[in-house]
Amino acid sequence: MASYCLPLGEGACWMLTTTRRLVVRDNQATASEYVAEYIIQRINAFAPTATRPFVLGLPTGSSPQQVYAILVAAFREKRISFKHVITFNMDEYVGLPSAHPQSYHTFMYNHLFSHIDIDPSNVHILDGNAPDLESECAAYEAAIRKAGGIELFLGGIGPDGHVAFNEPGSSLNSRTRVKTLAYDTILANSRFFGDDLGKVPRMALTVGVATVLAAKEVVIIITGAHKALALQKCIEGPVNHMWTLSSLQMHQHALIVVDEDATLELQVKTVKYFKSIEGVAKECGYDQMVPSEIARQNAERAAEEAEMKALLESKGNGTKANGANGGLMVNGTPQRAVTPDIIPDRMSSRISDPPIPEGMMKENGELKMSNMHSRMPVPAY
Ligand SMILES: N[C@@H]1[C@@H](O)[C@H](O)[C@@H](COP(=O)(O)O)O[C@@H]1O
Repeated sequence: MASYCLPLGEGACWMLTTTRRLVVRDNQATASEYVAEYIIQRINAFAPTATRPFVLGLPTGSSPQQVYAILVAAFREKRISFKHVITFNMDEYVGLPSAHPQSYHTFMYNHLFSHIDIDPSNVHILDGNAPDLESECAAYEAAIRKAGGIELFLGGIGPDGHVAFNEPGSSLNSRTRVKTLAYDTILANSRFFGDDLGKVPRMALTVGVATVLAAKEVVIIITGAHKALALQKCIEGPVNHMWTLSSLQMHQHALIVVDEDATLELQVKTVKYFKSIEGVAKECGYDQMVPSEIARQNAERAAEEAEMKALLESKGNGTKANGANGGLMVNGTPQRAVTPDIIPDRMSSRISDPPIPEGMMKENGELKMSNMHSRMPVPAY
């Protein structure tokens, strides 16, 4: 079992910077509010366009339900748009029809997608009825890569610390794959199937631990006393495949938002530590701040796009900015960013002429001996 973590008492192994945080709120409602507002702020700060969409990873389960309700309300209040947001869901049961009331397709449609302005072609959920499940998983990873990777992955956890369907023992290097569900998960999820264990699917498709960790930022919501042990193992314990969320200790931009009940198994000093750094950050004006590295990357990308837009506009050619999404159109055709032409030159043109050695002269660009005698043919012996 791998163990990479220093004990928290020796300098907070898990949160080495303020961008890896544990935020404690009173209850599920206030924890959900924090998460939803954080996501709204991240998407708005990113200012997504058709050519530069925001890629969001999403979970199902009871934990994110209130988050989705707040996102829907914020959309109605026009505080957020999902027009240029691409989503990838974490998982889906195998063999459950997508229209089944307990499928994750149905869950996402009911709780989020049917209430917001997301383009249905931007929604990605694994197909648990695909004829070839292995290819479905490979194609999902490829689609994430094609979208440019996940900017922010939102998640919840099971009481055994699993993230998505990466249950105890899952490889921390795992990618999207077919997964047989553990008895504990079947038991925990039977509440959605009328407490009938027999009705809970035995298999699922799930993103892997490494798929989650590859996101630029991971935000996890954990509420309730029944998840307190998992939170303790994931934060105070070592990185360990038996508590797969503990792998988040290795992530540079991780945020775990919990309610008071979820902290029951944590050491008092752990809770005090994170509450105190949140207090200090707030004092310094960092509250809800986008991690600086992400903010810097976004600013750089926006500057590059503005430069490219100005360059293309200055060339004329019927080029104009498409006001709707900020993308560039040339004679009605959307343009990709153009790398300026490289104008090749000869290496020699960059080197200044060497001095002409004594006794020599330059004639038609060539060096020759300067006296008549030397220009005579050299006799052969
Ligand atoms: N695959 C999902 C997970 O993604 C989710 O985090 C977990 C916890 O669900 P809940 O939030 O209902 O406790 O349930 C399922 O196993």
